Amino acid sequence: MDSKAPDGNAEFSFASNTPRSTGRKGLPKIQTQDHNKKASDVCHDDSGTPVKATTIDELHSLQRKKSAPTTPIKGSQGAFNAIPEEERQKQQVQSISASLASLMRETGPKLVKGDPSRKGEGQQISHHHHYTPTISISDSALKLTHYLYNLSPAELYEQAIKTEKGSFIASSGALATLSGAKTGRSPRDKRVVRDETTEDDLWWGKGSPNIEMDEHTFMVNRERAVDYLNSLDKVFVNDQFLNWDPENRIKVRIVSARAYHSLFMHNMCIRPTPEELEDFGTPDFTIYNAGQFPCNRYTHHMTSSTSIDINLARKEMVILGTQYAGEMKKGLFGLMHYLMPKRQILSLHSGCNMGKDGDVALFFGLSGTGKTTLSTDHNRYLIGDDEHCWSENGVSNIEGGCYAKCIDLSREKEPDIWNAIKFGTVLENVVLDEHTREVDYMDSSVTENTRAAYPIDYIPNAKIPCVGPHPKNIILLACDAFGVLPPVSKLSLAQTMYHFISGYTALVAGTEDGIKEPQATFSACFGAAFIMMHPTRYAAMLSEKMQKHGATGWLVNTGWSGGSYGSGKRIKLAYTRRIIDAIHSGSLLNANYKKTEVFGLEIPTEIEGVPSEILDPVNTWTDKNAYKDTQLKLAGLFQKNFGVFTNYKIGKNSTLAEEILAAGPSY
Ligand SMILES: Nc1ncnc2c1ncn2[C@@H]1O[C@H](COP(=O)(O)OP(=O)(O)O)[C@@H](O)[C@H]1O
Ligand SMILES: C=C(OP(=O)(O)O)C(=O)O
Ligand SMILES: [Ca+2]
Ligand SMILES: [Mn+2]
Repeated sequence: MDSKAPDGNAEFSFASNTPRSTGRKGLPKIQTQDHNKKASDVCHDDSGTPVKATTIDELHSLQRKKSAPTTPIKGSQGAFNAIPEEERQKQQVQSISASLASLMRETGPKLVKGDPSRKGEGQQISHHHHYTPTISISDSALKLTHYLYNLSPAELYEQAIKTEKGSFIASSGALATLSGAKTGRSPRDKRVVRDETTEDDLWWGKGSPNIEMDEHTFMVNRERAVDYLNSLDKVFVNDQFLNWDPENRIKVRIVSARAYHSLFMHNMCIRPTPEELEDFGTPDFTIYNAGQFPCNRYTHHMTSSTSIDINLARKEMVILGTQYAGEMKKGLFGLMHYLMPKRQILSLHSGCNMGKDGDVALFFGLSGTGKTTLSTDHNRYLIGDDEHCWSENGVSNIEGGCYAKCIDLSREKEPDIWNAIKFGTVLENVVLDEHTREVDYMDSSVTENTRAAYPIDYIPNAKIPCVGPHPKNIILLACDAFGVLPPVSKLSLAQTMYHFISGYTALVAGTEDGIKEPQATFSACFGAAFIMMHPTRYAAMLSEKMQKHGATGWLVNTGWSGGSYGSGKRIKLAYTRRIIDAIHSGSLLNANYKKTEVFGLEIPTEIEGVPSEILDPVNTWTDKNAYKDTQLKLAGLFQKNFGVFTNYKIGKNSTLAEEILAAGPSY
C-alpha cells in the first residue's frame, strides 16, 4: 500500500467510529456510497436475521458451497463405468505424478491436490495414503508438491494476486500481469529433437525454423524443468483440448509454475466439460513450463538462457528461461503443423470467420498484420483468430480463445475486443494507473507487444462450436512497410501460391524478441516459425483445396500507403474493413480491374467506402520516382527470397510449379 490520501470509503469508516458520523451534532453531513440508506439507519443493526454460524470458521465454511465434482459420477445411463470419486482422484494424482516423474528415479514426486496454504481441504496424495501436512524437509525425494488442477478463473486470480508480483485486477475486471524479461517469442531459441522419425519428416537446414537438438540434450533440459517444478510448493496443471474437429481433437496437459500461465491456457485451449474431463485419460502431449528458471548455457545446443524444446517422439515440450505465454500456444501450434498434415489435414496460421450465409474467409498473416483484428468482425461469426485446420469436412479452430494485440486499442475502433477485456481475461504487460487500475493502452513502457487473452465466447458473435464449411475467400495479409503493395489485389491461384510461399510482411516491433523497428521479412506459409515440414508440402495442400472448393485468393496490404514507414502512413483500419467487406459480399469479385507493373497484381478501380485514388499506391506517393525505386527494391527482395524455392515441385503438378515461379514480380 502507498501513503496516498484515503478514498471516500476509508474516510467514512474512520468517521463512523466518532460521534460526527451520526450527523446529530450539527457537523457537516457525511456522504456515503450507499444512497438508499437513510442517515437514521446508520447505527442500527437489526435489519437482517443473524447468520447461522457461531464462529468465524463456521461462517467461512458456510460461504463455500461444495461444487459439483469435476469428474461427476454418471447417472443411470452410464452406471456400469462409474468409478467412485475417490478412485478417480487417485488416478488423477497418479497420472500427474507420472507426468512429473524424473526419469532417473523410480517414482514420480509425492503430490497433493490443493492449495498448500489451505491445508486439509480435500487433498490427495500420490503414493502415501496418509499424509502429514507437517513434513517440511527440503529433500527432493521426500518433499511434497501440491498441484492445482484445472482451477477456475476466480481461483487463478486469487493465486496470481497472492503470489505473483505485478498481478493486478484491472478496472475492467481483467487480470493484468507481467511476463518478465521476455515480452515476445524467442524463435532463435526454439529447438526440435532430430531423431530417426523427424529426420525424414521435418524440414531441416537453411531457412528452416527447426533448429536441431539431440535426444540427450532434450532430456537434460526436461530434467532441469521437472526438477524446478517439483522443487516448488505448488504447480498448476491444465488438462485441455486442441481442435474443435471432434475426430482430430488432441488432449494436452500443461504443467506450469504460474497462475498466469494456467489462466492463459485455460482461455486459449478448448475447455473440457466435466464429462469430457472424466474420460480424459493420458494426455497426447505435455508442456513443462519452467519459464522462470533458465536453461544451463553450458548445455550442448544452448545459445542463451532461454530454450523452447520440442520432442515429437516423447510428445513433450519444455520451456526454460521465458515466461512469455504466447510461447505455449505457438508451441502447440507447431505440434499441430506436424500432426495434422500427417492426417492429410492442412494446418493454417490464419484467422477465420463466417458470414450469415455460411461464406467462410481465412485471414493469413504474420504477427501484427491483422488476423485477430479483421477476423473479429461484428457482422460475421468468429470461428477463430489465429490457428485453424482445413480438412475434408471444412475448417476448425485449434484453440478456444483469442490473443489480441492491444497497443493503442480503442473502444471506438475495436469494440468487440475492447468489451472482451473483462473478468477472466489475461492482460499481459500493459501499463495501468496505480490507483484506478485503468489501463492505458497507448503506453508501451513495458513493451509494444501488449496482449489480451480471452475465451472465444467473450466475442458476442463467436461461432460455437468453432467449425465452418470450406472457405470461399483466402485473404493474405501483408503489412507492407515499403508502402508499395496495393491495399487489395485479386490473385490467380499461382499468385496465391507465390505469395503464400513467400509470406511477406514487415515484422511489427515487439512480438519477436529483439525487433524494435518494422523490418521487411519473408516467412514461408505466413508462419515459418511454426511449420515443421517443408513449405511446399503445405502449399501443395492449400492449392489442392482451393481448386477443389473454388476459393479465391486476395492480397491485402494492411501496412503503409503514401510512402514507406517514416514518410507514409498506415492504411486506415476503417478502409481495410471496407475492403474486406467487399471481398466477403462478393462485390469485389466482379469489380473492374487493372494490372500493376512489376508485381503484376490485379487491382480494383473502385470500392464502396474507400477513396478510389488510394487503390493504386502510385497515386498516394508525391515522389513518383521514389515509388518506382521502392517497388523495384521490394521486388528484388521477393525474388531473392524465392530463389530457395525454385528447385522444388509443388504437389504432383510440375506445370503449376512453373506458373508459381512466373507469378512473382518481373521487371
Ligand atoms: N489497416 C489496418 N488493418 C489491420 N490492422 C491494423 C490496421 N491499421 C492498424 N492496425 C492495427 O494493427 C494491429 C494488428 O494486429 P493483430 O490483429 O493482433 O494481428 P495478428 O493477429 O495478425 O497478429 C492491431 O493493433 C490493429 O489495430
Ligand atoms: C501470439 C502470436 O501470434 P500473433 O502475433 O500472430 O497474434 C505470436 O506470434 O507470438
Ligand atoms: Ca503470429
Ligand atoms: Mn493474432
